[in-house]
Amino acid sequence: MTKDSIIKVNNISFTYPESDSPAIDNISFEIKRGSWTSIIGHNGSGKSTIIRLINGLLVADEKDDSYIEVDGTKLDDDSVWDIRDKVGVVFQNPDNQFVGATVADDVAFGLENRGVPRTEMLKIVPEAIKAVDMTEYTDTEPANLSGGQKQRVAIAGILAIKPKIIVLDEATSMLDPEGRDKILGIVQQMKQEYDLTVIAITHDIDEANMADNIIVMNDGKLITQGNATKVFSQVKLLKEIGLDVPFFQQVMDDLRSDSIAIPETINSEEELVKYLCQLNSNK
Ligand SMILES: Nc1ncnc2c1ncn2[C@@H]1O[C@H](COP(=O)(O)OP(=O)(O)OP(=O)(O)O)[C@@H](O)[C@H]1O
Repeated sequence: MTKDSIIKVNNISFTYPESDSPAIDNISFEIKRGSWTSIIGHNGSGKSTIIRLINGLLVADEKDDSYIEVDGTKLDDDSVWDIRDKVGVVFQNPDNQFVGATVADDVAFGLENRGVPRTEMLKIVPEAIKAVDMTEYTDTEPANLSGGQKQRVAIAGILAIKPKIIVLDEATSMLDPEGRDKILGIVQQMKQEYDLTVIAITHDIDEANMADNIIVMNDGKLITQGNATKVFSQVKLLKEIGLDVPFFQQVMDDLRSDSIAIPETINSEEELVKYLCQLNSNK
């Protein structure tokens, strides 16, 4: 594992007991400490399964060279609970994630389970609630919150445990655009403040575009990875496996197919428009 990696997945495969084919098929990748990684792929491509393997909810098929390392520790029976504390997962459906009668109770739940002293809890809980901008709802019953607010409380509950890595497993997919942007903004801010590593499973191309690194999965295999420019410029490959690309990447691909040379360095819709305007004015 290189020094700045926080996760290393080495040659991991996994087959569900009731299935004939592997859900994860010989996957290897590293995730850099403090980075934002998006995992994209169509339904059933193995995105959630790889997360369940990383936090030890599932155990990978046994192979000589296969291992998962999180924050310098190899995942095994002895380390699984420590690793679960380091990897906090926010799931898709906010309604399935609540246990407390109030927001504060809910955020305190994970700390209580870990036997954190009450005096310490009284400090950590309000801080975590404040970080997700929910202080005014501290005594509200979670059932009375909007979907976006519920996800913010779920994030606060995870933040309270002080994880090193936060995973959003399609955590914004049930929210309206405003709720989604709010969550992504909060996570972006927390990433800086708490030096968190973020892994976001998403179907949303704009969200994936925000990431430092994108991992593309298909049928349990890692198809390609890299920054947004590298991944989304592979328009044909992504289309083949049924994934969308940002609109400007599609336009650039169409123009290149028409033998119009578009520089590889163009990285956004604005840059493309500027380049095409220049091209037109030079005619
Ligand atoms: N509990 C399970 N038992 C058996 N097979 C499963 C189970 N969970 C997932 N699978 C299968 O494993 C494969 C990968 O599923 P996984 O949920 O990891 O995909 P995904 O990319 O996260 O999909 P989605 O975007 O729909 O959440 C699929 O073929 C799926 O049907």
